[in-house]
Amino acid sequence: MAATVCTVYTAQSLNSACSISTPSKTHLGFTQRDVVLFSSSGKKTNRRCSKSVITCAGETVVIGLAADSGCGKSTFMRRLTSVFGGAAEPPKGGNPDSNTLISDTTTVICLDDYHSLDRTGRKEKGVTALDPRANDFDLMYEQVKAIKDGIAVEKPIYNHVTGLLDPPELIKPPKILVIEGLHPMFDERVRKLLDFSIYLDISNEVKFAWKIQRDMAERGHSLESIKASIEARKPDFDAYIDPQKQYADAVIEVLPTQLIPDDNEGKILRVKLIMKEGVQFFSPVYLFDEGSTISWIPCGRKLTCSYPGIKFYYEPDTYYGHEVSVLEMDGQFDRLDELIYVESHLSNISTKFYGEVTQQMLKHADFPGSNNGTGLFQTIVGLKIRDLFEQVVASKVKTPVEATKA
Ligand SMILES: Nc1ncnc2c1ncn2[C@@H]1O[C@H](COP(=O)(O)OP(=O)(O)OP(=O)(O)O)[C@@H](O)[C@H]1O
Ligand SMILES: O=C(CO)[C@H](O)[C@H](O)COP(=O)(O)O
Repeated sequence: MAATVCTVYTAQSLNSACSISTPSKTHLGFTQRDVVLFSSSGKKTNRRCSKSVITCAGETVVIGLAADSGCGKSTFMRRLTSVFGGAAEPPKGGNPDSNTLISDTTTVICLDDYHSLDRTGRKEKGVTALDPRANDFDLMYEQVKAIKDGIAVEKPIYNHVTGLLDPPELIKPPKILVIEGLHPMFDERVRKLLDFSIYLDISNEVKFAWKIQRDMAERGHSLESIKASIEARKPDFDAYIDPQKQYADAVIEVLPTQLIPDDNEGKILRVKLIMKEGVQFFSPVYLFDEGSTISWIPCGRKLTCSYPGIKFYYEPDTYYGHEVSVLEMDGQFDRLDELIYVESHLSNISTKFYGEVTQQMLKHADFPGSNNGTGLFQTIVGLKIRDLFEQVVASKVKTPVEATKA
């Protein structure tokens, strides 16, 4: 990426504000509370409201991933980071309960780290973690903006083991920053920093089935406590989390199957990939013919399907007043190696070689959702994000002078 000259203003004490006196490509003009800013070289600025000019590494591409707890964000992140190669790991030598995952290209931060109230604080005030009053959106905005501008920050850590706010950790600007959690698109200022946004929309029935599977089987919770926790969160989920999907560039919607009448097992899923038209550096995936309405049952000689089979559907539509393309898959694969047959009928999937989607799916066959549309669409969105990132980089390389001048 082209180097960018940044003018950085920092304030050291609570309530002291730094103002911007000269126009600059990137700047920080906020009241600093417990945030400490570092230049890209890692050097700490220690004068009160000092002005320094540094050379930043360049702009970080910022991706937002929103979903309720237990809706597959971690699984999606593992698929996404795998597309870029290299393993994603917590910061070396840091807090063992850190929620951050770092790989060569990507840094994934969890927005739970911006909870302003710890577990006891929320209990005392009678608010859930989904309530905006339990989260510090000013700090979230300031820090995501700083990272996007190429400046490292000291980000707080919310410790899910103790329920407390731990001392902060240093986050250096990566090539791609993913902010995942409950509220990446809630605050307009943060939303505007996103180069691409995704919402995982898991229907109540499916969410319940996944929660039971994880919290009952793996964490020993009772059925009653799981039901109670879902019910307790629902009003705030409806008020603060769900409305974010209207802002997402891509929504992965997970619903019960329509292939089995009155199915109540919740094992076979109907998954929709809703892709906004007109998003810069993002061209929606299509099946056979762009803009047509197509229903496709691929089962037969080239794809083995057991009951109830597989059905794809593709159509242009509108979603919260936006033009979208919708690709839907109902059912599940029997043999993942045969996915290549489906892949070869999809266009705009941003693969680098024939069969890359199938290869990725086979590589992570043990991840939840690998035999259905959740895994398939998460993999495709991962490839689209890689493509978007490469286009952003290419657009900056074309105009290095403009990038430093602005
Ligand atoms: N595509 C899927 N198909 C089936 N089950 C799934 C799928 N994705 C997630 N799950 C189930 O949901 C559980 C939670 O998934 P995951 O840890 O990825 O979600 P999360 O949103 O990161 O959760 P949290 O925010 O609570 O950490 C998994 O253990 C699994 O049981
Ligand atoms: O909705 C959540 C996002 O993951 C958590 O419930 C929230 O972060 C609070 O965490 P904990 O339950 O560990 O106190």
